[in-house]
Amino acid sequence: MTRIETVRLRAVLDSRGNKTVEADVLTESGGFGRAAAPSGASTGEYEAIELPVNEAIAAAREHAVPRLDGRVYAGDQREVDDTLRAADGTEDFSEIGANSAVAISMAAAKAGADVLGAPLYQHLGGAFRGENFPIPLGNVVGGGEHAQEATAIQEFLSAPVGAPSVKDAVFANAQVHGEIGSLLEERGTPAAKGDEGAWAPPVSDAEAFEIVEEAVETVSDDVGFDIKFGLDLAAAEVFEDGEYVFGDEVRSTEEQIEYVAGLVDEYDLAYVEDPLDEDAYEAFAELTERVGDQTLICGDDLFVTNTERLQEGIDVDAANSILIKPNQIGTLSDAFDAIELATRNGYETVVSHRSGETEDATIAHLAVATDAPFIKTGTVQGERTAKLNELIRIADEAL
Ligand SMILES: O=C(O)[C@@H](CO)OP(=O)(O)O
Ligand SMILES: [Mg+2]
Repeated sequence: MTRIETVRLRAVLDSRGNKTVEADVLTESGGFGRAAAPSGASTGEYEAIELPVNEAIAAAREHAVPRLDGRVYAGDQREVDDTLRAADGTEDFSEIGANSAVAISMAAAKAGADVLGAPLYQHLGGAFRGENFPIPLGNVVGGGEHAQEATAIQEFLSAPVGAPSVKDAVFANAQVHGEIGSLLEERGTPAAKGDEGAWAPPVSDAEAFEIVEEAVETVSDDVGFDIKFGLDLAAAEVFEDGEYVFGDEVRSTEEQIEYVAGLVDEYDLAYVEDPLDEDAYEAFAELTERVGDQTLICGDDLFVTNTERLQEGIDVDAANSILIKPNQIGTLSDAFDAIELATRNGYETVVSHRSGETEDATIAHLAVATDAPFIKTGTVQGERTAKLNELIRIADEAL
């Protein structure tokens, strides 16, 4: 019923104005799915390979499409993804590109859902999925690789941990974003926005902590539930010759651990992503040992949604949560495997967007399907609200 008739690939624009791969999957019974690959700026060294778009499309047309058309069932996600892996023949999708692979993988899932007449989260999660909704972590101030002349820390994330519903949480994050805009204006600090729609003010990290803390407190008082905040330090991007170089602050590994543990205490942080380098399993473990019972220590560049790297982390208690980005590993099946391994080992999962995005809302469905406790997908700006609004629709059963 869900046999694939055709896979079509094209280049479209992403939110940074770069080209990305879009895939259409049509089934013989008339089912249709469309999805586009996102793209990172602060990419981990161990991510699957994103090829230049035209190359990725040409290679996927040559190697993958003939193996899918007329032969594979879109409703059988494992078969689709195994076929993509076999067509590619490498560990890291360097032949057809993880950008082509993930676009096809997600488009096939949507086509499968379309034929079955089920929403995507239902198709992916099945009848026995949980009924929880993820708490959205919303980037409200940022810099690093996502904006110039802004904070050294890549992301300050609003975390509405006490929100009674996903809708309240989404609106609260937008309100925190708005409140920060007002605070910056009061201070006379001109602020552009970064790639993900977060404010990108020319302030020190210390000043950003003050502003974000004030904003989450103000909005928390107004909405009447607890809003904390968290960070993505994207530390691998600033790790040079054994030192962490955050703007003018240069720290050794021990000093970085001390600094981050201090921040967790001082600001009661709900979430800390990539506080240390992408190879620093032991340093991660040291930090997790110190503050892992107070906050989430999340591996993004550390784990790159890869079960082998996650298992290494589990073995040494490197963290207590993992960021899940399907394009880091190339297929939805691989992302599911990482989620399953994480969950079995008591790691929290955070399904995430990339800094370069499209209107594609697959990650909202993936988070609900897998009962992920968190989703990271910005606060404002169309390509971010595409996911947030989809979450609201899923909660409202209005798809
Ligand atoms: O580091 C991250 O977590 C992401 C998303 O916020 O950024 P990028 O997509 O640039 O890797
Ligand atoms: Mg990150």
